[in-house]
Amino acid sequence: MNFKDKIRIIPDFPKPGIRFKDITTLLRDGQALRAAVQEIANRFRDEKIDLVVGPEARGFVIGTPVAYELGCGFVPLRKPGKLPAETAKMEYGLEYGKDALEIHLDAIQPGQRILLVDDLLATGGTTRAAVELVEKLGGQVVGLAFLIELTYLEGRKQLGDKEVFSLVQY
Ligand SMILES: O=P(O)(O)OC[C@H]1O[C@H](OP(=O)(O)OP(=O)(O)O)[C@H](O)[C@@H]1O
Ligand SMILES: Nc1ncnc2[nH]cnc12
Repeated sequence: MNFKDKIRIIPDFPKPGIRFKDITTLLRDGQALRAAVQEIANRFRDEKIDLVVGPEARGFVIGTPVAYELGCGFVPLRKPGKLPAETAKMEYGLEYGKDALEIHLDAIQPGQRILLVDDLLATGGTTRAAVELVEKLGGQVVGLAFLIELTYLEGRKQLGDKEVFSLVQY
């Protein structure tokens, strides 16, 4: 499957100079969605993943079906003020701004093997914040998986020697 053919590029969104990778065109194609989810899940099938963790919002769309495919649970990282129980919070920078993510303090048990899933790796700010939240709770991040990696932003450099898997690179 050529996933690049399924992703639409919108110039100057949400700010001038940003070439936005629009995955809605891939998501609405049933065969492409299934193939993408299965390719990510297949890569981590032998890694004894306990939980998939994904950031709001596009990380939910890809992360939850990957968790379903792996037969494990899904933990959401949410934008501030959305999670109802006690949380930990981490702020981070983005390609086009800054934001923060929160996690429920009881979402992960110490030692659990975690796969982080998001649609796209850009600067790595979101993923780094996600890794820090998981590790703060005692989780072990065994892999990071993305549909898309913007290699020119060198997000991998933020992520140390963690295993990074992406389906499509720009
Ligand atoms: O590597 P980074 O520079 O951190 O950028 C990548 C993040 O940016 C996008 O999310 P966004 O915050 O736009 O939120 P959304 O999923 O709610 O659209 C994307 O879904 C990743 O989570
Ligand atoms: N260029 C981009 N396209 C889509 N989502 C993004 N998130 C961060 N940078 C992005």
